[in-house]
Amino acid sequence: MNLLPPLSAIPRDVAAAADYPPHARVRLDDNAWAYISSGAADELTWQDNAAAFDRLRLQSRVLADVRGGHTRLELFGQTFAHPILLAPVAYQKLAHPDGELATAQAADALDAGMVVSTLASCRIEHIARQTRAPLWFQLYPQPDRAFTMDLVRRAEAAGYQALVVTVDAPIAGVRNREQRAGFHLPAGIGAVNLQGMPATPSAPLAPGESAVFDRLMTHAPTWNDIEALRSATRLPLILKGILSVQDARRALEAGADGIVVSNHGGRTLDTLASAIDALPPIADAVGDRLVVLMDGGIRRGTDVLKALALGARAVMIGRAWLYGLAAAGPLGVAHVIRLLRDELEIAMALTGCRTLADISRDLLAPAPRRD
Ligand SMILES: Cc1cc2nc3c(=O)[nH]c(=O)nc-3n(C[C@H](O)[C@H](O)[C@H](O)COP(=O)(O)O)c2cc1C
Ligand SMILES: CCCCCCC(=O)C(=O)O
Repeated sequence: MNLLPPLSAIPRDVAAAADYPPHARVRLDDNAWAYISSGAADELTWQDNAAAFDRLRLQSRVLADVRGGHTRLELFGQTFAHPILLAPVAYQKLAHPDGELATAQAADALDAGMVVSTLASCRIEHIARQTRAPLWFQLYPQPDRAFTMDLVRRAEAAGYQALVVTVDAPIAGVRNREQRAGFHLPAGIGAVNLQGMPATPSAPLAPGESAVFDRLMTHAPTWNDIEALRSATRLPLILKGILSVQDARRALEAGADGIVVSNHGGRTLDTLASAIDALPPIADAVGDRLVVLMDGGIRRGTDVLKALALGARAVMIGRAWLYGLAAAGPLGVAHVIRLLRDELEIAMALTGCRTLADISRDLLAPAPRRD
């Protein structure tokens, strides 16, 4: 007997995004759970992403007239109803049989921008036909650069409106929890958009050669690839995975239009700084010349408000909606977006913000003295 509620129902005890993980857990096998829910190595950065938001305190503002307020914004000339975008997530069929098509339906219903991964488990053209939501394409440059450019052309032709190049994961991080679970892609789930990619020949390692420096990193993208992409596409170019002021400035020089301050949800290099801690100096250095987005650790509307207060124009969320997808399909994703948006609006009203333009660093209370 199946005691789980139907996949199209929101569990009764879910009142916040953080209530979804236990409902996702019971629907997923150990293999999928290890991939979806883990971070790199000791998972310190993954945990710190959320903990760093929790350490920040807001400052209320009372008696403000916020009638007629809204959360609309423009990014790269595109209008968004709210600043919460769905981060790129690979292989969404691990979470739900309809994978990215289910997520795209939810993005459509909740007016959320969606970033589709190179490693999507559905074809990017099929996803684009499924939704009227603003779609961006996340690019992992492939060893075959001509094939990579074909992917960009496919995304352009399918109507994707920005190119998000992920720069912080040229090789996989040390994913111990995946290793312990023996993570593998089940039959029928794979990177369908990479089908037909020419194989990259690779000789066995010679004595003294390094698997990292002499194999895995030999095809990794460099700043030259970013400059080449810049001249090859008219789409806004966004670099995802920037954590330092130096790299943010370099992104500007390379012709990027935007960056995502991100540590990949703590999935690549453990003990990196939390994304929200990394954000302020980067926003101060380049925020007037680049569109600065951020992701990592967002589970509450107050987290969104804090990120915008510290200089992000908009945020992306990853696991929060992915747990919703696993627990309740498109309805779960839509519910998570709705919860976060409602919480954001409440937080704006209680801090005296009528629009996103009213959000500033003044909304953060000074850190309490501990001496
Ligand atoms: C299961 C999973 C798969 C991911 N796949 C990708 C991907 O294909 N490309 C990418 O740029 N980022 C990927 N990410 C990272 C997210 O885009 C995002 O940076 C991260 O999830 C944000 O942190 P959060 O999960 O705490 O919101 C993935 C994250 C998760 C959890
Ligand atoms: C070589 C990097 C593999 C990353 C796979 C997808 C991703 O971004 C993630 O799992 O996180």
